[in-house]
Amino acid sequence: MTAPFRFAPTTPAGHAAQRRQSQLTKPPGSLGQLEDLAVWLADRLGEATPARLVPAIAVFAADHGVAVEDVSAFPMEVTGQMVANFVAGGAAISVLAAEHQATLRVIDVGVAHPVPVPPGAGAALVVRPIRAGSRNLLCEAAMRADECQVAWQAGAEVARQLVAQGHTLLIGGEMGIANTTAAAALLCALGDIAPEHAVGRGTGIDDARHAHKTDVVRRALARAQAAGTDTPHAWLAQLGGLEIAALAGFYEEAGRQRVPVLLDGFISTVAALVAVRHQPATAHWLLAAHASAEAGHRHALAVLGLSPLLDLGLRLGEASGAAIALPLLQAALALHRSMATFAEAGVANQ
Ligand SMILES: Cc1cc2ncn([C@H]3O[C@H](COP(=O)(O)O)[C@@H](O)[C@H]3O)c2cc1C
Ligand SMILES: O=C(O)c1cccnc1
Repeated sequence: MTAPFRFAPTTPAGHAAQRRQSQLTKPPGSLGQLEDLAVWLADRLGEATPARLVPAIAVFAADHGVAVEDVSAFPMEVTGQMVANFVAGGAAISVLAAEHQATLRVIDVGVAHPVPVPPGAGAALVVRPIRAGSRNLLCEAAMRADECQVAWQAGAEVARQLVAQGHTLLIGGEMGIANTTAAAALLCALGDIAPEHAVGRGTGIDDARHAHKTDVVRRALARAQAAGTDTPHAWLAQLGGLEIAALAGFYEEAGRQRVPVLLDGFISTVAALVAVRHQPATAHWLLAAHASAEAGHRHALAVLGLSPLLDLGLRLGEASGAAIALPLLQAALALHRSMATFAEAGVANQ
């Protein structure tokens, strides 16, 4: 069980939103967490009655050298194949973005086996600091500091562009076979979580492979520790991946631009943890869409002090869980904006 999402306002806009909630034609508190959600959005957007959100989804894709350790149920080739599927409109996130009228950007930050995109389809933006994806984090640093930095900056640049285009809510997503291994290792390092709590089933591995994956994470942590790893960026370079670095840069920049972020699942939340460890002010802008079925996600949310809105047993990634929660945010704001007050409707207030 996770705690319900509750929020006490911190700004004049948030306080005004909370006063408005108490005047709308409903028993106080009867819209539950949707009331907290409207007040949180008003608080963060700096407006007592915010307009409908203009959401954008950026999905970052990259491959992971640690995939050779047999830690995923799927082969590395799937990453590039799914990027083509995102762009062609056939993936879960493509369907959800279209359904909820959200801008979708796909960014290849290190796909090892890219698949040509059919003519006429929207192209995926390509920025590849390492053309074959990150290195095997069990044996060596996943990225050099400069490679990690290029990916981080690519993510930050995407956030800047989306905000400049008028988007008022940013959602990050990822695609990268074996990235639950990298994310678990990072969660252990930055959140002080034991590997047996951080490592999950990812794409659906069996008990034997799960035990092996946990061992891979344990050994990778020991290797990175022995290398004297200290800062969040250094841990990210040791144990992360290019799409995780890009996501962390994306979240940090969203906060710097003062735009709220709706987090997706395990990998996205661990990337947000990296951003928060690097720049603590980022935490102020984060909202958790859902609790993934991936074992480590609840721990990652707890480390960040976040309460997820939904718990649907999702374990897909791609930003899909955040996209599924998006209509809840729009509903909370529509009610907040457009319901009548007791005075307007002539309804007796107690
Ligand atoms: C067809 C397919 C579509 C996906 N979309 C997201 N993921 C998810 O699964 C991967 C992580 O799990 P692991 O660490 O076990 O490889 C990531 O790419 C993630 O986004 C997918 C995985 C597959 C196979
Ligand atoms: O929670 C997630 O984001 C997740 C879980 C399993 C596989 N891929 C992603």
